[in-house]
Amino acid sequence: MTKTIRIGTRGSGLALAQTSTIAERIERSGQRVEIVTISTPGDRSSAPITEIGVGVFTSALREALTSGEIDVAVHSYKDLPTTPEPGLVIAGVPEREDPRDALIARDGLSLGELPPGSVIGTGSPRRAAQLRALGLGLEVTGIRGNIDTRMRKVADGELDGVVLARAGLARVGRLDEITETIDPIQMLPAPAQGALAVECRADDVDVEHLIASTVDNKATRAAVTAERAVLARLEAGCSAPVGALADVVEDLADDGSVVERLSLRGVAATETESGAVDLLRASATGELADAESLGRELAVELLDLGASAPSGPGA
Ligand SMILES: NCc1[nH]cc(CCC(=O)O)c1CC(=O)O
Repeated sequence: MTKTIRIGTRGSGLALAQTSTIAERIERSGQRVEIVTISTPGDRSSAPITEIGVGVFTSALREALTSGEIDVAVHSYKDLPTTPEPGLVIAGVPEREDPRDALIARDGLSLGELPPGSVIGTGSPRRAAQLRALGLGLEVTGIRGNIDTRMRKVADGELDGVVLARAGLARVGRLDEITETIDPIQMLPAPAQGALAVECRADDVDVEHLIASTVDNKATRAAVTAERAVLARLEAGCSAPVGALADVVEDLADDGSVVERLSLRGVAATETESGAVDLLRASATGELADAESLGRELAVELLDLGASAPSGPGA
């Protein structure tokens, strides 16, 4: 393509870091690109994410894409609402970073080493429910702000620890401050955590092909599709207490050849009659090509176990 492709991004350090990796990959194909920073209401508000709602970070980018101000938008996949956006297509899902959550605690402490009563900051109902369910007597308090702001609260002694996505810390070069990478058995990440969605206009076929050929990863796309199908079927928003993780595992086919399969786990938090939080869990395996139905079936299993379908953000 002779025209320069404009790639839109949010202005946070995290967003700029992840967009520049995508821009570099597209440039390596010989295509000229330009990075355009778009300010979003999610960046300007300090209200809890559970109040300002799903899509705060992504809708301004999508508007810029639809209006033609930019040609490509790079999103953190887990921040995208589960409903598809008319006229837009996710043309590329690059290989995902480590999807796990990570603890950054004072004095290098791990979860098991934090004394009961320690205060952990997170704005995520999913992380809060799973932290409480560990039975370690940890207190959970809501926080917001970018990665730097959250981590400073630990350095300043305001909190004993915070939980963040390991992928975000990798992208801003702060992996060395993690005091424990949390095993998914203890905390399942948000659906699509650690993955990016590279979006363009559905009628912009040349750009769609360019992105598909430069950044798309089939295994990541299948994994993320299964995880997001769990969320969509539970009709939950990005701040709902739902975790899902699909690992791509190797299996032996009947003829002895090695095939890749998805191993999907899901968790949903529910409130018991006494007001305590209960975690419901389900797991399933299936073929990459059946990612969507695998996710939906797992969600149905969670619903059968008693997961409610939350009606809005923060439920
Ligand atoms: N909701 C905020 C958000 N959206 C994307 C990331 C970075 C990790 C990722 O891309 O999944 C984060 C920060 C976090 O959860 O710690």
